[in-house]
Amino acid sequence: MSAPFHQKTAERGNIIDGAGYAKSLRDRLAVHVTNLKEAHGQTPCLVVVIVGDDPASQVYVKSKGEMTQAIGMESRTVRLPDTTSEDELLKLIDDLNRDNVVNGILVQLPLPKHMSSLKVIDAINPDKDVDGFHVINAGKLAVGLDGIVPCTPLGSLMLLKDAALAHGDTLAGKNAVIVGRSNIVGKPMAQLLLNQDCTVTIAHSKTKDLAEVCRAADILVAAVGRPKFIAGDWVKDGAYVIDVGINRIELDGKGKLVGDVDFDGAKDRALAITPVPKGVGPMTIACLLNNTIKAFCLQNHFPVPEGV
Ligand SMILES: NC(=O)C1=CN([C@@H]2O[C@H](COP(=O)(O)OP(=O)(O)OC[C@H]3O[C@@H](n4cnc5c(N)ncnc54)[C@H](OP(=O)(O)O)[C@@H]3O)[C@@H](O)[C@H]2O)C=CC1
Ligand SMILES: Nc1nc(=O)c2c([nH]1)NC[C@@H]1CN(c3ccc(C(=O)N[C@@H](CCC(=O)O)C(=O)O)cc3)C=[N+]21
Repeated sequence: MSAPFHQKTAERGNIIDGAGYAKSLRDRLAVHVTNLKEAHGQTPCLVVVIVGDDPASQVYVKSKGEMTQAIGMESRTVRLPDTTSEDELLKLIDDLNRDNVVNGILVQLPLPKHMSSLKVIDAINPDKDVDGFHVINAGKLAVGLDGIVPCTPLGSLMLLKDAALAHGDTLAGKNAVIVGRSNIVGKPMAQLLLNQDCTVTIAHSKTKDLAEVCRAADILVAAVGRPKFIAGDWVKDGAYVIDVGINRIELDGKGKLVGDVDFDGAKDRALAITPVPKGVGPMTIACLLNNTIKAFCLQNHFPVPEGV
């Protein structure tokens, strides 16, 4: 990322425009897709598999499909009933692994209770694992090898780097606190920030004095899954705050999306803060497209475009 996405600091204040950054990333990716088509006559193809009919999941799947097609890539969605057996899902993944037209496979999580998500993720060919959840990709990230990086942490890092750049600042040496230690968000986020030379703390449900731990953070990443869990006065003055949480709550009889951070309490303290919605969420989808293009190039032995 050479030029900062955010140029007009004074105009935008301290609220990070994740949706705008994601749009500019998708525009860049669309150019790569066009160039790849012209050079090789092939189009990257992503398959999203969704088991069951959780309405919230259906929304993500729909917008993933639309954005994939909007940048000129192929998108397929396989919808399976929640009565599908684990063996049937494993068989489908095996077929997709063997299908040369398919470059990326995403199995929407969480899966129904009768399935082991570890086993299902393990069955995906790591080269097609555009979520970056396979143990091979997690291992590559841990030892510093080039692999596929999970979308939400990757998108969060892009926003952080851009916010730092906009302030003439760098991430190196900063105290980073990540609240949440899941394999899909918290842990890979910690690895990425460690690779940026941050001093990293991972907090979780057994952490003592969490408020004090958070108050020491120059960079605070919330990935907890509890609405407004991080109080405004847990945020250090001048901190960078990344709110990964996507929580649906009822407010005045209407459904509303809120993050894990009490945004109104935190926004006057933070140097830069992501809102929910229009913060990290759109970046997750843009990074999924990025990872699919990368997987496509690696599988076909084409050079990976710069910045992907
Ligand atoms: N924006 C996006 O694109 C995405 C957003 N999300 C959202 O991010 C959030 C986190 O997702 P995910 O990582 O999958 O969630 P998980 O439920 O897998 O992990 C939540 C983490 O939060 C920790 N935690 C729970 N309660 C507390 C507490 N009281 N104090 C401190 N830590 C606590 C848990 O600790 P312990 O390990 O000890 O149980 C766990 O490590 C959710 O809101 C999810 O919807 C997720 C993926 C993508
Ligand atoms: N295998 C797998 N990979 C995932 O990456 C994955 C998953 N399973 N399961 C569910 C979570 C959640 N997730 C989101 C992605 C984008 C938005 C997003 O774009 N949100 C919009 C709002 C969308 C709305 O209004 O509903 C926003 O924050 O602005 C949200 C959530 C990916 N996940």
